[in-house]
Amino acid sequence: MADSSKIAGTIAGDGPIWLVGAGNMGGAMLRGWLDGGIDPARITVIRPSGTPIAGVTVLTAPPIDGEMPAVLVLAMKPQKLDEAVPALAPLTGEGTLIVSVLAGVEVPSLAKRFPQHRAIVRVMPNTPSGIGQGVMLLHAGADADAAAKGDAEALVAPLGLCEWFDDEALFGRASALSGCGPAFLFRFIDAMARAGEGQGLAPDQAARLALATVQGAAQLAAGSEESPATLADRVASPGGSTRAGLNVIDDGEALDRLMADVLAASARRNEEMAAAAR
Ligand SMILES: NC(=O)C1=CN([C@@H]2O[C@H](COP(=O)(O)OP(=O)(O)OC[C@H]3O[C@@H](n4cnc5c(N)ncnc54)[C@H](O)[C@@H]3O)[C@@H](O)[C@H]2O)C=CC1
Ligand SMILES: O=C(O)[C@@H]1CCC=N1
Repeated sequence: MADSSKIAGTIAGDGPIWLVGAGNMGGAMLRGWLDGGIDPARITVIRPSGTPIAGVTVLTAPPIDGEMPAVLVLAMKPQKLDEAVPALAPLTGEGTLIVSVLAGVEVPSLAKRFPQHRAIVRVMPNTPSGIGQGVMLLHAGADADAAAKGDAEALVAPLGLCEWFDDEALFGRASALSGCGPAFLFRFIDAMARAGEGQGLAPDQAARLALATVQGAAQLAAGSEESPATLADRVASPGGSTRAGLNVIDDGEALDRLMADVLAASARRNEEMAAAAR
């Protein structure tokens, strides 16, 4: 999925790209960018630990005497935003595209903290961004023009599927699906493996079978013109063993109800974080 042609050229000119925070998510995005062919000389990672990352400049604090960032990517925890703002905000300007991956922190909350900006674009990535197979939700502030939105999309397109949202509230709710989603699927893989163990499989074998089955099924669905429901029916021979298992999943729409509760809980927490940042 990573397409180096999209990223090797200019994004927001050719000025510095600062990545603030390179933990689970920022680190995955950085890996995706480097694999996607971004010019590493453009990237400065700002992280309190200063732990080096091969190929890019790493600083413990923003450079106060350097060139203004063309892109400022915020990737610390939302709760750390206010700690980071005093050092960052004075260094942004009319030429700085602010890209925030912070869950819940809305554009007006960011604009209040970063009054000098070219545009503010929220991105909700997910961790498969690190292998170029992420999902990138995008939402831009009202003052973002088409060129700024194009630059934001060019930056994240090599990391995965891009989907724009005009409605910021819907963007927040969608993040429960794709931003949090990998965690739910990892739990599902583990649950399948444990169920396999319950049928007598060795733990390592059950884990291998569960992971390969999920990977194969996802790739089959991604490459198929048929819906997942039809693909499920193709596994379930009438009167066979799959149908017996599907009957358990379908009874009382058990899985649908579980996933509805899961996404609702995540979306609620997202809304709480939005309120805290306002
Ligand atoms: N983990 C995920 O799957 C996703 C995370 N996000 C968002 O990404 C952001 C980061 O989350 P994670 O990477 O999971 O957290 P994390 O805790 O793994 O990484 C955050 C990093 O920011 C650093 N940091 C803390 N204060 C800082 C400061 N003042 N300046 C620079 N760096 C600072 C920390 O040292 C840490 O390495 C959050 O805002 C979260 O909402 C969004 C989508 C998915
Ligand atoms: O858990 C979180 O708040 C972030 C947002 C989406 C995934 N991780």
